[in-house]
Amino acid sequence: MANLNLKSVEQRTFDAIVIGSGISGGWAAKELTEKGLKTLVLERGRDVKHPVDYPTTNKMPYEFEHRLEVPLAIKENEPIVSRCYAFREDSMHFFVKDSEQPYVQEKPFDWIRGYQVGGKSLLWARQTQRWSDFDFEGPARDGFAVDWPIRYKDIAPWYSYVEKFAGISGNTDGLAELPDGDFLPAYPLNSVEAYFKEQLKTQYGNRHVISARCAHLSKPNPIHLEQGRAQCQNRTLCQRGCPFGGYFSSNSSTLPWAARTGHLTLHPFAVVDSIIYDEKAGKATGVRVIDANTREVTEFYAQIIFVNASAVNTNQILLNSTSDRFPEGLGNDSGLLGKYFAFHNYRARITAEYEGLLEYTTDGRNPAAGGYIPRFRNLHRQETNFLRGYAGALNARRYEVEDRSGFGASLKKQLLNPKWSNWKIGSHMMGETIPKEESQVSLSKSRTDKWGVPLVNIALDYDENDRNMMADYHEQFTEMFTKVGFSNIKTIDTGQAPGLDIHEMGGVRMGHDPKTSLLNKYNQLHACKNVFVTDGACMTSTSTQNPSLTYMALTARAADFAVSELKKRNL
Ligand SMILES: Cc1cc2nc3c(=O)[nH]c(=O)nc-3n(C[C@H](O)[C@H](O)[C@H](O)COP(=O)(O)OP(=O)(O)OC[C@H]3O[C@@H](n4cnc5c(N)ncnc54)[C@H](O)[C@@H]3O)c2cc1C
Repeated sequence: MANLNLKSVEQRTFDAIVIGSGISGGWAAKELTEKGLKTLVLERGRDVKHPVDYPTTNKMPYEFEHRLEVPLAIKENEPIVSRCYAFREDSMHFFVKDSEQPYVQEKPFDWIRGYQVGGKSLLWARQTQRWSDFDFEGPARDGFAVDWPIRYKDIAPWYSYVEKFAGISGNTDGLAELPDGDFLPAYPLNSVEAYFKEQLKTQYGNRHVISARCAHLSKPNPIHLEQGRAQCQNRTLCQRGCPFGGYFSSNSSTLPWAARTGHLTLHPFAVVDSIIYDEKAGKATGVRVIDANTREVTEFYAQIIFVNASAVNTNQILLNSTSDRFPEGLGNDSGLLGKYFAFHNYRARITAEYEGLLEYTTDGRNPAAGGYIPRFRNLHRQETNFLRGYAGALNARRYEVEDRSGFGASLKKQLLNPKWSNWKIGSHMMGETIPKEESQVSLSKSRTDKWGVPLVNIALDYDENDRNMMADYHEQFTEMFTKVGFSNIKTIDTGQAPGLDIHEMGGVRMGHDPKTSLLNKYNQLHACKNVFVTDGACMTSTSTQNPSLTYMALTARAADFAVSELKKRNL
């Protein structure tokens, strides 16, 4: 418990409390401490210090007992997390194991979690794209979900603000559907990705391949060096934690920055049970915390509270924060808390080969992972039998193929002289799903975790819109791949449960009207003004972009508003 005298109320009182130290919580901590607020960050997991707590970061493959494979016994015991592509022998220690932290799947949902200082910022794939008004205006145009209370102009300066500090690589592509940002140099496309880009431009005009935009220091600026971070070394071992700080994580960037102000108190092993509401004051006064090791319960107090526990956990905390005023959860006058939850649909894939450009191969490793095809469906008009749209990832690679036939000296020679395969091309869909009232996170009435907190119950599923969208993705990508001369095209439906995309959103959505939303345009609970929710729980709709950059920008914007309101004594 971080040298705190838990008996002293004074020592348990701060200006601000931030719940969660992941991507959004790290930003809240940075902004609030920089503005002079004495800030307590409560984190349920252990501390992970940059770079000393990255035990696998410099290991060679042969130093891993299972050569980076997850052992079968772990796969059998932890089937959900084992389905995540990044759960490997070198990164297992940063993932929550199914058996240790159960939840209720009313419908199958693969919930991938990282409970430690830094949260999932250590594990993420760092893909970072801005939203445009095509995204913010989606619900208003077709009437599904409520209207966002903000538009692109409200958040654009905050995107710039967080991009400059985090360091985002990318090109200026000039596309209205995917606004440009304040970028470091992009990682180039390889020859087949570039070929596909040129062909699409010629054959379609309105379909684009861009270099994936990514939170990596391709060429650091002074602000990044000041954070103690260095240029990305293209090791592509990111999920181990990067000793160079080459990619953005809370551990390498926002948290140490906040600590330097002298205003940060970081409190690991602190499981937030609920937020305390004072009826007389008409606001939240603090949070109730259970020590993860001793189960001792302690209260901490502050004038403002930022809830950044990640989308599902944030819903859990608010639903568990009951009082006479809010019997159904903090701020839940509308009865919608936990509802209109949504995710991204990554179920559809496509693979192909290209027999051309064999004079080229890939040169080194690309931390941005290749290309990104921004949404091109239903942008200017409704043109399909599904609402909204999808983006596509794109990457092309050649593999070394060994001829393993024969034996003796000839076999040895073959193994030592592998041949290059044809180019293999792969893409997966990143589809928007529509938040619905029946898609929800609730609390189990009968089961609790080992700290006595009600388990989360998740009820989400694909619907007809998702299935029509997948069919369209397969059709459109098959057509595009065929037109440019790719062969051996295979469409795949992985059949995976929702959740593996790891972009869960909603339940505490933003909106204009307290009757149909929980948060106002500054991420402030309509009914409890000193509580702010700025992680994925606040999202009114999901669009297609990877969401974390938007959480960062919303957090910085909300923190700025919160501090100005505090100064005006409005909170
Ligand atoms: C393999 C992988 C790849 C991904 N790729 C991308 C990508 O390319 N682009 C992208 O935008 N996003 C990506 N994501 C998703 C991204 O990681 C999340 O969107 C982001 O981390 C969410 O930030 P957050 O602050 O809401 O939550 P987190 O980063 O998960 O942090 C939440 C923190 O809150 C803590 N916490 C939870 N409950 C409590 C409690 N009751 N009390 C105290 N603390 C609590 C947790 O322990 C955790 O540390 C990926 C995720 C994974 C795992």
